[in-house]
Amino acid sequence: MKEQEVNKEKHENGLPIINIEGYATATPEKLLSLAKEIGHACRDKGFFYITGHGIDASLIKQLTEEAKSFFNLSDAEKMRLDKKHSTANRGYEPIRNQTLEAGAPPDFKEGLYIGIEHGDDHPMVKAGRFNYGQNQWPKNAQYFQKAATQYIHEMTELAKSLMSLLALSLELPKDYFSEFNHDPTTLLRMLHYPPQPKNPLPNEKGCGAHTDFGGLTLLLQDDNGGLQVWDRKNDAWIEAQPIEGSFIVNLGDMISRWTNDKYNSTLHRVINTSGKARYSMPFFYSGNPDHIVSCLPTCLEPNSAPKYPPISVESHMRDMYKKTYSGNNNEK
Ligand SMILES: O=C(O)CCC(=O)C(=O)O
Ligand SMILES: [Fe+2]
Repeated sequence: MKEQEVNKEKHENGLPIINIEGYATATPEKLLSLAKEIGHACRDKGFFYITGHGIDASLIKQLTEEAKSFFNLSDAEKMRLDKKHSTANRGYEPIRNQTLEAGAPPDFKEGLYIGIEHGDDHPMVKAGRFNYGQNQWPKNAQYFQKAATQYIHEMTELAKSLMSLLALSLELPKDYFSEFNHDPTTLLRMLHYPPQPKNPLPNEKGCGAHTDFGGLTLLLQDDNGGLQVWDRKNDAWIEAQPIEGSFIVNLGDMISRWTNDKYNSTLHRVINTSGKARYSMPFFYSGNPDHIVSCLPTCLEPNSAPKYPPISVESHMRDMYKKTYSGNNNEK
């Protein structure tokens, strides 16, 4: 695909803004043109905005309000839902629990992890598989639970569509990732970043510099800013300012493995200098736990070897969680 054919709209920070409106019913030509834009963004910064995604604004608003109410609960109530009680990586994560940047102080953020609800009798729960289990909800959470479930469902469908566009961008059939998309591992993470402390520890941040672990991340952020994306061409951090009604999409490490680094998972971090509470909601789409991620046929140059050995989604995700929690989690 020729770079000059791509019709690029960009934010002033240089990140592309891709309007995917009508993608669900788009013609093959329209899909190819969207795929070109996405492919260009993936080879460049690995981060882009999407608009026209079709996720209901009132659902987003409701969930945002639920997140704020949740983080306003007492520490005792939040700690009742401590993620340590879960073997499925669900529940509350207190401030300074995760260290996303090796060598930096733990992240100055708290979170609530929510996934698809699986009962104790589900065979994957019985088998102790990664991320399979029940959520931990605060009291009287029926509306919250309903909204989160609906959001996870809609975001999963959106992520599947983006995987089709990614496949097309890599000159693969549209349904190339259908096995990966089957029964996927997903995680909705609600995050609250208090204002950056007045006297932070050296190198302390809301979220240390890291790449995401899985397939795609679709991030909803409030209007306070603070997310920074590493621009490897210019050796500089770019401020990924919020754009109302958009999601930021970025690629996780599994996509680097698939594409032999043709597409990169990009370093990013959060420093909340707004002086206000910042809320964000990354949705992580990591695919079927049994899927084996190995170098794609269209990404291996002649006479070269894959840089990464094949690995299952589940093994890769477990490895990454172990690295960033160093004993602070009870993930099986
Ligand atoms: O809060 C954000 O804007 C980013 C969060 C993030 O990068 C993550 O949770 O992996
Ligand atoms: Fe991230």
